Amino acid sequence: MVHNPPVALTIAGSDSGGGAGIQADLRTFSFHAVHGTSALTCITAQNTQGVSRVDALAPESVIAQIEAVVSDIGIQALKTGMLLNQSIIEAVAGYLQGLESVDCVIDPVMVSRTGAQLIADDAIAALRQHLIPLATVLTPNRYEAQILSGQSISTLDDMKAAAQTIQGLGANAVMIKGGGFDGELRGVDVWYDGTTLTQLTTRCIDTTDTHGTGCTLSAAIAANLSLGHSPLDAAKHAKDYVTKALSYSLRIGNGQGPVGHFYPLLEK
Ligand SMILES: Nc1ncnc2c1ncn2[C@@H]1O[C@H](COP(=O)(O)OP(=O)(O)O)[C@@H](O)[C@H]1O
Ligand SMILES: Cc1ncc(COP(=O)(O)OP(=O)(O)O)c(N)n1
Repeated sequence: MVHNPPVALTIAGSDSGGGAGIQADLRTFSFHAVHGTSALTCITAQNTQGVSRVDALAPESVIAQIEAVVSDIGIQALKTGMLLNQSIIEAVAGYLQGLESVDCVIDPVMVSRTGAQLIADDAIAALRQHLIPLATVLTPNRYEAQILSGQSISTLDDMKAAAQTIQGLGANAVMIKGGGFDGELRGVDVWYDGTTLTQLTTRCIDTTDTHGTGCTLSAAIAANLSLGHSPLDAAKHAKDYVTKALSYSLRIGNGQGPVGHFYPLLEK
């Protein structure tokens, strides 16, 4: 039997602990029966307690990986995760500008839940200027949305106001994620695409094992876009996947464990 599955690409960092980064992204693509490809930007020495070292790849190496995939296999959608520094961001944005008919999910990764800074200070301007305007869907968390909007975000109304400000930076759609709040707002994300301002709500899962939620969500959106869903439907399907993976999160390590990407295998 011949299989010709959709193909998605993750441009992101490696998490040695397996909870976030390309490890989370590739598992998420597999769950959706989408063939996953990858371009590594950096290698983190990381576990459930934090990040102890980061080694960047050369921008030329990142672009060579993307080019190898695009020129032969082809992709329908991609996501970017931890891009780390200005030169990688500028190189990736320059390449993506020349890509046609590929949906881009931009996860503006800046800080991990354990508090580690995952982007150089001078890279945020490059992200804003070069990458955000290419986003089919931009997925900042609460803290990233505060930086990008310049607005403080403590309530649902704050999320809605910030989503409109950030969409004005040139993204097609913005989804501000609620995992950085306390209580029920953790399960609430706000979507704005220039026309529709809405909230995507799921139940709040009572767990501290939430490592990798943001990577998993953006990878699942990319997977659903590659399957042909509209951006808003892709976001809704992705949120369902993250919520289920959170309800099967893994109690491993001494810090924040990762979400359970393989929950369907546990349900059988
Ligand atoms: N405890 C939780 N219960 C339900 N959903 C959650 C919980 N924590 C995070 N999420 C969801 O996970 C997704 C990723 O959000 P977030 O954790 O804020 O991202 P990031 O990892 O980038 O900080 C969002 O859809 C958010 O609502
Ligand atoms: C290599 C790498 N990439 C991205 C992240 C951030 O992951 P995220 O899903 O946003 O979740 P937390 O780190 O906040 O749990 C990372 N830690 N490592």
